[in-house]
Amino acid sequence: MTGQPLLRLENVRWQYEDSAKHALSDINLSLYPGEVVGIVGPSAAGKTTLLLALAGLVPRNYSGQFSGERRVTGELGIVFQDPETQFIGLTVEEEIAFSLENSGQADEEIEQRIGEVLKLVGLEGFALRSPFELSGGEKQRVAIASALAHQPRILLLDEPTSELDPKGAREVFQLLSQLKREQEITIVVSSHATEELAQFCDRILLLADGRIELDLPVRPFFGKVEELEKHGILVPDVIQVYLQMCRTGVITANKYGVPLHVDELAEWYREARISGRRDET
Ligand SMILES: Nc1ncnc2c1ncn2[C@@H]1O[C@H](COP(=O)(O)OP(=O)(O)OP(=O)(O)O)[C@@H](O)[C@H]1O
Repeated sequence: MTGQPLLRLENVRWQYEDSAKHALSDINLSLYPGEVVGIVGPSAAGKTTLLLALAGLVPRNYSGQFSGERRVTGELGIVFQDPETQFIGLTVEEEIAFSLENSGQADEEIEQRIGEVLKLVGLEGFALRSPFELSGGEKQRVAIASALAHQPRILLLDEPTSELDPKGAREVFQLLSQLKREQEITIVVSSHATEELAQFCDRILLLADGRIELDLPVRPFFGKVEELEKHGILVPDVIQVYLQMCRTGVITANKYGVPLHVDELAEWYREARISGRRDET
């Protein structure tokens, strides 16, 4: 990526007060305008802590030892794993209004902004509903709407689909894909849903034991199959099938790397069959 980063962590190390080891070590990370960055890693790798450090909540809201530097330009929004723990409003509209409380905007502007973000997340008509009585996917969309209300340049999401069923998870990733297409916003999302991350991210980080082990564009990242498996990261099915097809000679390895989507693999297979027939004649 070129240009100025919106957010940069330099040589960041962090140890929680009651912990015997560093939760983050030697973190150097830059986030650029408009990119979508995934974070994967085994349990306790430090994914949540890294998002908290990006948001500035570590060290601000926690006790411990911090060293390094954080530089940020522009607003940030953060969405946590379980949105319900964040809700304080009795209605969806109130919930979003709370996030605008300190913005100094007039009531009319706030009302207009609430309408805009509800439209953006596909929850028009939900303004007067209780946020506690929605489906998991809808709750997560309310949390995203609240985070988007003050027009952040960076949206951070910590495992936003881990508590959701497959339908709810799909809804959330569809919304994030739509935000990627339509908004000039940088998105950082930690998740175990590697199938979705493969299709949605520009770049992915592998975090292990508080360190960034890999930081690569999505396709070369998923090409590091052995390293990912060593850390217990689920490699998407489409890549597993592709590798098996290469091993058994059904197709030859593609010069562009591994496929990220089943349509892509189908196309490569079709091309291999056509060129195979050409060779026979
Ligand atoms: N408030 C805290 N106080 C002390 N130690 C903490 C605190 N929060 C996290 N830790 C420790 O920091 C390390 C990183 O935790 P973190 O929650 O960031 O990992 P994670 O990759 O998000 O894990 P998971 O995938 O299980 O959610 C772990 O060893 C954890 O026990």
